[in-house]
Amino acid sequence: MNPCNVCEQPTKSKCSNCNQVSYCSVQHQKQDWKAHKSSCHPFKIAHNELLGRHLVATRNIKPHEIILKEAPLVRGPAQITPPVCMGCLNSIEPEDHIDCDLCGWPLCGPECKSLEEHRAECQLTQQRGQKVNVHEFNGSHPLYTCVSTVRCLLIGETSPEKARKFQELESLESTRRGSNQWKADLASIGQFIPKFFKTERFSEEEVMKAVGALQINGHEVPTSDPPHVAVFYTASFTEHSCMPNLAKSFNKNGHCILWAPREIKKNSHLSICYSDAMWGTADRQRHLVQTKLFKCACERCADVTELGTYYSAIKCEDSRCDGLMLPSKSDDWNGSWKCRECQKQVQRHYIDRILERAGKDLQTMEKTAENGLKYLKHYEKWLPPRHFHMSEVKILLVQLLAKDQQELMVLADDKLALKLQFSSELVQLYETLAPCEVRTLGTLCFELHSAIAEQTRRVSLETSLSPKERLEESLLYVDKCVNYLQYESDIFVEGHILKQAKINRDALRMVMRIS
Ligand SMILES: C[S@@+](CC[C@H](N)C(=O)[O-])C[C@H]1O[C@@H](n2cnc3c(N)ncnc32)[C@H](O)[C@@H]1O
Repeated sequence: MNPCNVCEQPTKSKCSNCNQVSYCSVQHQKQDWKAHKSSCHPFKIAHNELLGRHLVATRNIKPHEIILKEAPLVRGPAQITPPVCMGCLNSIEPEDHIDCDLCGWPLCGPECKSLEEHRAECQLTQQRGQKVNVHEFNGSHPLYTCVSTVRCLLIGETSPEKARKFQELESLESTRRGSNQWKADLASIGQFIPKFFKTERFSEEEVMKAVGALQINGHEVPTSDPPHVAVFYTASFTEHSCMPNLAKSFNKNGHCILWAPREIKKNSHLSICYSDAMWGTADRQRHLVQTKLFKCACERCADVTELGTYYSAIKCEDSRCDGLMLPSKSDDWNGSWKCRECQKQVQRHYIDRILERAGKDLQTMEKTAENGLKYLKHYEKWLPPRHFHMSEVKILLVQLLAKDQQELMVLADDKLALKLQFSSELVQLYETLAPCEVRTLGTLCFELHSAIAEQTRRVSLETSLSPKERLEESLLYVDKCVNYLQYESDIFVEGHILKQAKINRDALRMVMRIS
């Protein structure tokens, strides 16, 4: 028995959404809803030595359930960015923008000037006594490096509550202090702010703590072009996993949506991926150590085979052996590698040479279907079929082999078969390895559904047999597509795919009812 949140009478009943707060009656629950609403989530914030604060599910979470929708605490331009509008954070054209009449920072129009978010740097620049003058529009602009930090430092000017929340966030300042990144940030932000804005208002420690908090908790938000950075208070407590159980989407206002693609059991830790789940383990781990200052020990990182997919493996150096090479010591991706079949060992620079070449060739390749197929043929000597570079090329190919319905209808039979084979392989691969990469999975499911539907149409043209099973499969993948992309806004390509997928799904359901 716990005390009712309103009258303190002992009761067994709890709010069924969060399972955290007790109420003796529906009336008292209703009475308290206004106060309780903002903290009513199906999780609680827990703490342990390894992770610090983290989120734990307080009840079973159903597939597709949104567990958190949150507005940013603070947002601003990325640290490295070309000039953007200080209101909406979209890129600006040299000939098509205005300068704020108070501070000189570029804006795309008067409506962006009145946005509250611009106030911080606007005020600080006015106090400086000299407007800024941005006239270089090509490439990253050094003046923008400090803007998001300035917004964090002045967050209390618009909301003391937001300032209190920002102060609570982890900055890892003492761990970061002295590192190369810290030294670079000290020069470009910590020492730059007092000098440029002619102010002694902020101590070096205060500025560097804000820089750290932004780095540790910041999310890249793709709702502007280029993407901007934002910090979301509650979402900040979500721990990292390379195989997370939550997907992250953004609505058109840049609010963050965390949701569960699959069921999550009560008492499970809730996680998102801080890195790129489509990268191989060595790259993800390097990125996490550099940016978030910890070594990941998740299920995927602990298994060099990456759940049997051999996503980062290289074919054995000995062409007579058909084994695969992986790090000799499972937790050391920088040491020697060994064939799991013949035990032959190679030094790390042999692996680096192959990966560097394969990566560079992929980066510089003109993205055509023909080049993609050539790439696969060439690198099959070194890379197994599900290697991350091969998979990236297959993703490209799935999209390049018929970019729309018209092209799909005239695609040669052998190319259609390839599109179907690659999309099917990739859906299987990423459902194992990265089930919360919903944008990639949703897009692949759409392509697979269309390829199956097209193949069914061709077979039925030739044989006029009823292709019920193929239609069922096509429906299965278009249903999956809708599920994966259900929270994607129509400002993104994936939002448009979602719209088309819903139309196709309804049409397929209709056809199947008739046949
Ligand atoms: C965005 S914060 C998460 C909240 C943080 N634990 C706190 O107490 O405020 C990110 C930091 O949490 C820690 N962290 C998150 N996930 C982790 C994981 N899987 N393993 C180890 N540390 C992790 C790391 O220190 C990381 O830099």
